Amino acid sequence: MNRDVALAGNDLTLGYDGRAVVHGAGIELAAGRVVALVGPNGSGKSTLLRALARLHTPQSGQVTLNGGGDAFALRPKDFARQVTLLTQSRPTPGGVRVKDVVAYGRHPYRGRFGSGDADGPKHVEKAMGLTGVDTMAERAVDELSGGELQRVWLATCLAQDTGVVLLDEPTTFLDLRYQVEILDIVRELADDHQVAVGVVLHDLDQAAAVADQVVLMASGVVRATGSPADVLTADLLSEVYGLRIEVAVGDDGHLHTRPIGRHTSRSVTT
Ligand SMILES: Nc1ncnc2c1ncn2[C@@H]1O[C@H](COP(=O)(O)OP(=O)(O)OP(=O)(O)O)[C@@H](O)[C@H]1O
Repeated sequence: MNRDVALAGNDLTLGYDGRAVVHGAGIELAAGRVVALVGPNGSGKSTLLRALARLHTPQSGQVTLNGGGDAFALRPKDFARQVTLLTQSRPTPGGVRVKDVVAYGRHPYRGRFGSGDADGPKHVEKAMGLTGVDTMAERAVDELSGGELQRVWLATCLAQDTGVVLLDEPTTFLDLRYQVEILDIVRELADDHQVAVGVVLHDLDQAAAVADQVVLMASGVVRATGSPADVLTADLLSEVYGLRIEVAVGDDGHLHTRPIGRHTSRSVTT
């Protein structure tokens, strides 16, 4: 195994109530690299990400951390110091201030009575600044808009200061400016802090812009893994999404996708 791989899923079969929805999937997240998971609704992206975060127990296969043993064997706090996950939806606590929610990200570092985390305030402040929620530190989270709340949850994950960051659709609910800023943060985490990032994205152009590697899922299997140029091809995307999709390189040097329409025109019988 490549020793730079921070978190890996090997031959993972995952399901609900005994029914497999992900079949033999493999994925590797390495320090300083961004891996984007893309694919149609229901193709298994969130399930795979949740298994990497230990929130979903595999039917078979293994999740390994730092090229070592089974990630499920670690104590919860030890795992939480190394891996964080931004999920699609979380219950919003009532009447709790933004800064207290972000400080919750420090839970793996605290002792039994909330002690022992001298670096905590520094990490909380940094995470709030990065995500732009420092200006709303004293507000109650249940008063925030969907986009503001999304940034608070991201700040909570970043305050956790982990080497692996997993993000499930982090740009959902965000206006254009914050979509771009979140993707910038994702790149910064990898480039400046050597974080291994795994991110589920629906927007293929965003995936092309931010990712070093793209994992394309279809019907619960990894259909292709590789560079954006290798995976985000017109043929592969058209096949997987069941829609004619054109791909071109834009002025910014990144790939841009354009859906055209269905492969086949519907014939009308009388
Ligand atoms: N809690 C659950 N119980 C039963 N089936 C589930 C559950 N969560 C997801 N599934 C099923 O597992 C399959 C994969 O779902 P998953 O959410 O991983 O896909 P996804 O690619 O993330 O989809 P989306 O893009 O819509 O978020 C789907 O068929 C879905 O209906």
